[in-house]
Amino acid sequence: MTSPVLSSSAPAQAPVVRVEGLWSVFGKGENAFAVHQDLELEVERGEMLSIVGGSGTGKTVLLRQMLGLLQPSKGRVEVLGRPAAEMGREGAASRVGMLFQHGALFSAFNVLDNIAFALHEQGSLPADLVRDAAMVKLQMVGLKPEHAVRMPADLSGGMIKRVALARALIMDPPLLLLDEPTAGLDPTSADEFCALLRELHAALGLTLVMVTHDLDTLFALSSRVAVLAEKKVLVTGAPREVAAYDHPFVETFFRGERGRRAMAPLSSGQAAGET
Ligand SMILES: Nc1ncnc2c1ncn2[C@@H]1O[C@H](COP(=O)(O)OP(=O)(O)OP(=O)(O)O)[C@@H](O)[C@H]1O
Repeated sequence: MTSPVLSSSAPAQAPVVRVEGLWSVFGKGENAFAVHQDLELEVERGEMLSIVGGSGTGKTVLLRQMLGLLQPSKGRVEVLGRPAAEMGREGAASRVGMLFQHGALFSAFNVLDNIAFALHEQGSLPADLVRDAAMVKLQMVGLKPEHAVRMPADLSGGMIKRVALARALIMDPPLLLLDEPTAGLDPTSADEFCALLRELHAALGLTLVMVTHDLDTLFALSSRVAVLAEKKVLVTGAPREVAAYDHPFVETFFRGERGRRAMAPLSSGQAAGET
């Protein structure tokens, strides 16, 4: 059964992500439990989609399905027209970039080597070209050439996120997945990081799919929101439409005090995609 769609426009091209009838089941026999049951979701090219839902509703599992790190127990997860689970490691980096919640940098590598990692592993370019490509990405995320030789332990939280973002984009993937992109950042750094993501989204024509609990990030970055509840995508739509949907999770998440505060700027039309 498909979830209610509160707003839609005719897709110009095939979806970047197509999830059809997805079941994600863990455990065996009597201990088996389904996290997703018949979950449906499509993400169109250029969208900025936020996935929200209560704790344990399977948001991270869904990102892992899109990355091809998990196999559907039933159903299909396609990324750019191919089953996500069939992407090889190298293919994955050029198709899907992933920004992990805490950056997940290699602590023994400097900034430049972290950024260059996937390109270096691929082994198709000489070392100086890999270095040049990594320097381009370093500057694209607002870091300076002198940051290239710093070690992760010497970086601020905002800089770690930027390095992780540059690393996710090293192979120019059209799709970027983000797990709690602003977690652990102070409000100013979080706003700056959202602004950077919006710039890169526009400049590179990226499709963004993110999981976030942070309402400021959600309203700054989402053209559409998908709510995960009851093992499926309960509803999708523009942020303010979803915020008005009648469901206990939506009520608490969007219409509690935090939600009302984050939505205040919306009355003056400042949501992502509303200029
Ligand atoms: N590899 C695994 N093996 C067994 N169970 C798993 C595995 N990965 C996830 N789960 C279970 O799947 C459920 C959903 O987990 P998931 O991490 O996707 O939740 P979430 O929506 O991201 O939650 P949160 O907002 O708390 O991070 C949880 O019950 C979790 O314990």
